[in-house]
Amino acid sequence: MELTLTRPDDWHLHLRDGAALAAVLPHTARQFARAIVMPNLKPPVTTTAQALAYRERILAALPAGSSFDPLMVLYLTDKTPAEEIARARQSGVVQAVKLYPAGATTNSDAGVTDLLGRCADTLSEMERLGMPLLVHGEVTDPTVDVFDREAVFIDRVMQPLLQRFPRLRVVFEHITTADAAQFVQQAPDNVAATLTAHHLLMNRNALFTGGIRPHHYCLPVLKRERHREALLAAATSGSRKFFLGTDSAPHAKGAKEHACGCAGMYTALSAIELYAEAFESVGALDQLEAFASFNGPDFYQLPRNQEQITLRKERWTVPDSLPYDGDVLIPLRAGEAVDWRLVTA
Ligand SMILES: NC(=O)N[C@@H](CC(=O)O)C(=O)O
Ligand SMILES: [Zn+2]
Ligand SMILES: [Zn+2]
Repeated sequence: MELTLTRPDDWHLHLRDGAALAAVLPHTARQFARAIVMPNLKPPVTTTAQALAYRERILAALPAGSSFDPLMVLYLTDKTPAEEIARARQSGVVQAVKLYPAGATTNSDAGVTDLLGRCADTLSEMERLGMPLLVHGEVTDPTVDVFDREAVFIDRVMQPLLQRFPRLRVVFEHITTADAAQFVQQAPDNVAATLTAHHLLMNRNALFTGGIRPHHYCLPVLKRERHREALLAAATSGSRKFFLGTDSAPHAKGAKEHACGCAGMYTALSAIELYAEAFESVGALDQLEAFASFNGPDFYQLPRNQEQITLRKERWTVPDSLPYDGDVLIPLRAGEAVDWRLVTA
């Protein structure tokens, strides 16, 4: 069986920088025409000038002949001036601004401490110019259970944000709960969400199968089965509010297999194949193209891609590890089978 789709885009991706960037970029560029590239580098990409320079480093690292187009994002801080938003818009390459609540995830230390208190002028300018805000939606309050941080974020941050800026374009990134799926579904059209392949395929049992599994740890952390089912229902519902964002987040094996392991799963190697598996599991392969190739560009007001890719139902085994910046990278499903294979790229 074969499946031909308009070439997809990845609306949430971590490419890192330097040797790490060079190691992972070809995996994404083989499948996707474009990707929204996350700005959580060290130091973070907080200005348009930094975003333009990062984009040049990505283009320089591309395999010869690739036409992959990196879409850039600014990292919002308590001090991002409102004028930076107009500069970003004028650049033509910065497509969004990212909210990391300070301390919520990898490289979020420079993130926002009080969104409405510190960033109101900047958010107002984003609303005026139609610049999307991409949100890592978890509260950082240590008294909130880690499995509840996304649901609590909806009440404490998302609702007040949209009440104050009702026309702000918001992408609730990598949603992991039925609560977030329902919130996005009932919100107006300026609110959308990305879904990862791993949250569509795994529940929190995958963190503990046969022992602790550091390569299944990411943020927001995997949730219970009923949440996974709700996410898969949202992704395959035909709603235009949900689209593909892998959140592929490479960390070296040594940083994952550690007493205090980093958050992030590396899924870029086989991303579109993993999504095909998830959609097939509920008999919804006919919905994959809209989710992977149409809903994202429509939300971002960018043209849909013209080329196509073909997937074949053919089992293959994911490599045990990949070279990565002097260490190795363990891809999701390492040493295990994936049911679909990208045959023409
Ligand atoms: N998803 C993750 O677990 N990690 C991401 C950061 C993020 O997207 O929150 C990373 O940069 O490693
Ligand atoms: Zn995140
Ligand atoms: Zn991410």
